[in-house]
Amino acid sequence: MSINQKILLVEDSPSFGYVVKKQLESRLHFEVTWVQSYQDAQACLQNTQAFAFALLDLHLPDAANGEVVDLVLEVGIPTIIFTSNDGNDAQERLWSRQIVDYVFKGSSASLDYIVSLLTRLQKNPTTKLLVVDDSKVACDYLRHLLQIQGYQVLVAHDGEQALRLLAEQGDIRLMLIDYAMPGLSGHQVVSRVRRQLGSDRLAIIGVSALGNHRLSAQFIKQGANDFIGKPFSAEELYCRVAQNLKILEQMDSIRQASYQDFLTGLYNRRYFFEHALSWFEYKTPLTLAMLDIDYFKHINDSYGHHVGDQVLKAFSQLMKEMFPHALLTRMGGEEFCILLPEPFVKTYRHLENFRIGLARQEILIEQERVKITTSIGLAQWQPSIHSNEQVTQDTLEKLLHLADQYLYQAKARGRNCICYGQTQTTQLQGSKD
Ligand SMILES: Nc1nc2c(ncn2[C@@H]2O[C@H](COP(=O)(O)OP(=O)(O)OP(=O)(O)O)[C@@H](O)[C@H]2O)c(=O)[nH]1
Repeated sequence: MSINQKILLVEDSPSFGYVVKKQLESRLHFEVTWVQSYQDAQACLQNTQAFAFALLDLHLPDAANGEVVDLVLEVGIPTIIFTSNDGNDAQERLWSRQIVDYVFKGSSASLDYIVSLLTRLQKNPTTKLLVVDDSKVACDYLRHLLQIQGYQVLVAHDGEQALRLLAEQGDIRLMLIDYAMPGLSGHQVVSRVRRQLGSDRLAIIGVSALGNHRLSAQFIKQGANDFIGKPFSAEELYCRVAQNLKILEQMDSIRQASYQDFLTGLYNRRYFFEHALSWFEYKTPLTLAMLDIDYFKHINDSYGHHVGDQVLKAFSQLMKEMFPHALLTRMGGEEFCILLPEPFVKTYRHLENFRIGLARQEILIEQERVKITTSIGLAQWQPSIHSNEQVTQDTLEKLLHLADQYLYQAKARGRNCICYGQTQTTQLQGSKD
């Protein structure tokens, strides 16, 4: 179970404070400590400093000039400020205090902004960014600003080092890259990165001198998602980085939805056919099982489709628990596939345990005790030791077809059993039990 993060809210307006507290508790499940004065904030910080963030009103009855900001920043809590003043001077004073962000009080959108900001800030400690600039001063400045918002920041001082870090780390989500560097230019690095990583995997923001529109346009043409002109404000940097990460996360969600079966949460056919081949790359034996729930139509007819749905979910959950390292797919209806990089005997034993355990238990759904069994067709793939033959989509389809044939035999034998056989890259051969 995740531990709720604590947030300190210092706000003297009873109505605004109440609404903010309720929103943060109900929408983000924060544990909110709300106080209404400088003195209470001080007492609160003496008792606990384990706040993940602080939301502060600048003007309090007992501290009218933003003193509470220094109080909270002194103990190192990332700070967001409520303000009603949008003058340039006031803004600059705020940013010079190294706050995480500020939020306008009066606007109806401010509550939504606080929620989206805190959602972002909660993710930042696990979000890796790469800053690429040959100037150490520029790198240090960017790293410092980004760390205020809690990001993990890596730094490269030339293009080659950036390419190396991207390849080594594998989970960098956004790169900020300057144009002018010795060796590879920013444009060249972007163009090379894009041969490996699409804009849906890594966001790139080019950094170029303000007013040089050609450089900015070239960054985009080489594959950058965005650009930012130097000199930039902390606020602009934060907005662009957050915006690009948000788009990336939306693309992740779309990709995940397109690969996931909505009912069971398992992978769907599309994912299987696009990714299963990569499991053959390691040239170790693979076992592929096709499973079909027996007489499933009878369950729908007897208990209704909604119970049938719950049975499919329960069956999938049992598979996840029994085969945590397998590629688990709902191929359609009540038919499932398990692909495992394991020797046949081991998988066979696991599947037998799964089949026997399933037949013995009752699945409790809405006071109904439902009993199910499954038939299983099992095929093994052995990498050929005599040839360097390529594994192709055809190999996968043959293996699947073979497992399907054995599943058919298991059904013909009376169901609730396993039939199996074996194949190699170059040929299909098999025998049933
Ligand atoms: N509740 C529910 N039923 C589904 C879903 N997808 C397919 N089905 C039902 O699954 C049933 C499959 O029936 P059949 O193909 O006749 O197979 P069976 O009754 O399992 O019989 P055997 O496979 O021969 O053991 C059909 O009634 C489909 O409507 C689903 O997502 N939810």
